[in-house]
Amino acid sequence: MSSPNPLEGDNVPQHILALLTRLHAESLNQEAGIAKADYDASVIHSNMKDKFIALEPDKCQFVYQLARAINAKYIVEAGTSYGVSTIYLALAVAANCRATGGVGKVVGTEHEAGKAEKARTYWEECGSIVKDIVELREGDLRKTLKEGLETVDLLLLDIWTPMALPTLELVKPKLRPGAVVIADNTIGSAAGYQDLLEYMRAPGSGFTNLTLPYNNGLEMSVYSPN
Ligand SMILES: C[S@@+](CC[C@H](N)C(=O)[O-])C[C@H]1O[C@@H](n2cnc3c(N)ncnc32)[C@H](O)[C@@H]1O
Repeated sequence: MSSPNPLEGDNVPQHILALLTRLHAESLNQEAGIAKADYDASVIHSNMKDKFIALEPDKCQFVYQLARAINAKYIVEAGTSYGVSTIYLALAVAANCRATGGVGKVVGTEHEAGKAEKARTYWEECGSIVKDIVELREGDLRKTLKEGLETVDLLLLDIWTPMALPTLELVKPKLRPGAVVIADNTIGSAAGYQDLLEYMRAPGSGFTNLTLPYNNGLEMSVYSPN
């Protein structure tokens, strides 16, 4: 029996589920044509200018379910691309606000203007349940995340690995106790993540860490400062 989809359990509208299915298919289709060398740090920016590289559906559903479990209402996403994972995050925030009140936000980040523009059209297609929740910060996240963040419940690191630790350092002062940090591909890209993983796993870092057995590894860290 296949795993149930938590979005269906939360009655996410059919047109959004259909859009997600289409976008994931496009992303996986593109990725099938990308060689390992194309992800090299020296060429990744130019090679991935027009590539989704969306978080896989099972990971997106996990992050959705996690965001629901911790009642996340303020989420930062490092690496938005065409906004696929952002849709899941926004839907989770919207569901949390419906369930327990208040307002919420997903802060997305993307430095490719073309991707940002297209992402906005997908969120528009989803409707207000998504587009009203997302604030997209365009440009280099090392600048755009420097100011104006509220208390963060969840940080998704789905970004080129050299950006991961600088992002965490920027966002960490805003993490609430119990906030969750998710980093993608921490087994597959372990070498690139070395600085991040050493930082988070160091004694006294304030994080407890667990590598989840998704494809290429998905690190789940909980901020538990003393
Ligand atoms: C793996 S993709 C994100 C995929 C997205 N989370 C999804 O699931 O649909 C990483 C994105 O980060 C963007 N990026 C890389 N470095 C960046 C930076 N310094 N500031 C903002 N965006 C950046 C890339 O352009 C790319 O689109």
